[in-house]
Amino acid sequence: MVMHCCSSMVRSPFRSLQLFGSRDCSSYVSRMRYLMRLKEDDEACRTALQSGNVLLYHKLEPLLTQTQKGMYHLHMLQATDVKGILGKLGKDEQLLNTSVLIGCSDNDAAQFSLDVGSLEKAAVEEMCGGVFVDLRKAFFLLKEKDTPLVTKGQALLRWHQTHAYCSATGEPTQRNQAGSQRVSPTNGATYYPQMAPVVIVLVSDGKRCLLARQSTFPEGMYSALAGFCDMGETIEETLRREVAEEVGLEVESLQYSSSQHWPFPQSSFMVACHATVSSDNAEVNLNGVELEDARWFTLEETEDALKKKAFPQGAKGEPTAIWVPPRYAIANKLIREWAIQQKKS
Ligand SMILES: NC(=O)C1=CN([C@@H]2O[C@H](COP(=O)(O)OP(=O)(O)OC[C@H]3O[C@@H](n4cnc5c(N)ncnc54)[C@H](O)[C@@H]3O)[C@@H](O)[C@H]2O)C=CC1
Ligand SMILES: [Mg+2]
Repeated sequence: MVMHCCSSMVRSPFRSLQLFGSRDCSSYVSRMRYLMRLKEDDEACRTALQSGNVLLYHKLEPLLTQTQKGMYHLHMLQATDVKGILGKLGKDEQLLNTSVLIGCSDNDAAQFSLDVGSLEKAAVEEMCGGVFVDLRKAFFLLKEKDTPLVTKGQALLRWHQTHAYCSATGEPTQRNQAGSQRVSPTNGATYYPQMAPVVIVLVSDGKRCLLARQSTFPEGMYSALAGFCDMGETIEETLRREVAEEVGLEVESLQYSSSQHWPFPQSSFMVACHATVSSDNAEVNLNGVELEDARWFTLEETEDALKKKAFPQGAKGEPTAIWVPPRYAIANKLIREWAIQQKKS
């Protein structure tokens, strides 16, 4: 979609997206319908849990295992194995029922995540032959295809851990078996897992792209501009406001790229876009409260930054090389897309 910010003019309203390759549609539909039923039917969900796969977390760190080739992958356990571990460590099997539903495997097994933070970490690791890893670190170790599930598992567990009470009455809320909602017992208020919508935008003046850094970023890392949507805003309005606020530029047009669930620091729903500003009005006027720096990068400089590994180690006394977020971050995708587009034009 290409949209003009100042009007409702839409140049290309239908952009076809190749969504999921050549997946077997009917089995996809049946899996989605199955998950839907498990969210609505506590009894069916409890039954599915007994024969399901469980991804363990310890204080929100996922359990990974290392293969002989040094690769890491998610360590999915059978629910029966989890019960065995709980029993051996003197924990009530009922802890398994605090699992939350996160998906359905290609073999039609329901998938759950469970936080065993009340157990001794090292003991669980030893019994499972795995290791609990901080999620940011896990992103560097896992294959890209595994990251959405591990992120979802953590995000849902965290939501339950931090939303145990009704915000109107202060009473404890009760979750359904799938963990897809919590209900306040007296006033019936229903709470659903929340994500904060965020727009992330790579601004271009036609020849260069704009990358910025916050003082909290790792040294040398520059990224696309990002900002939370204010209540009542459209994506287009947020994008236009954030670019104006952060770098003092007026966006002329924007194009949707893709989206991503981002777990840090809380769940955000990242909507990634490209935007253009006029090359005649491209002077950056930095908002120093939010950003430490923002600069225009040529194609060559951008490609150099894309080639750098995360956290590059420069020679002593040399300034750290400029690098961009790693591939699992949607900022990286936007920057790669821009570079490809720029080479074509
Ligand atoms: N996946 C990716 O490639 C990238 C993800 N991000 C994520 O985008 C998010 C937003 O980027 P920022 O530049 O920090 O946003 P921002 O430019 O909106 O500034 C953050 C400030 O917005 C306010 N705010 C308003 N609504 C908020 C909410 N729901 N949650 C937290 N703060 C809120 C707070 O005062 C906060 O300090 C961050 O969480 C960051 O982790 C940022 C860049 C790359
Ligand atoms: Mg920002």
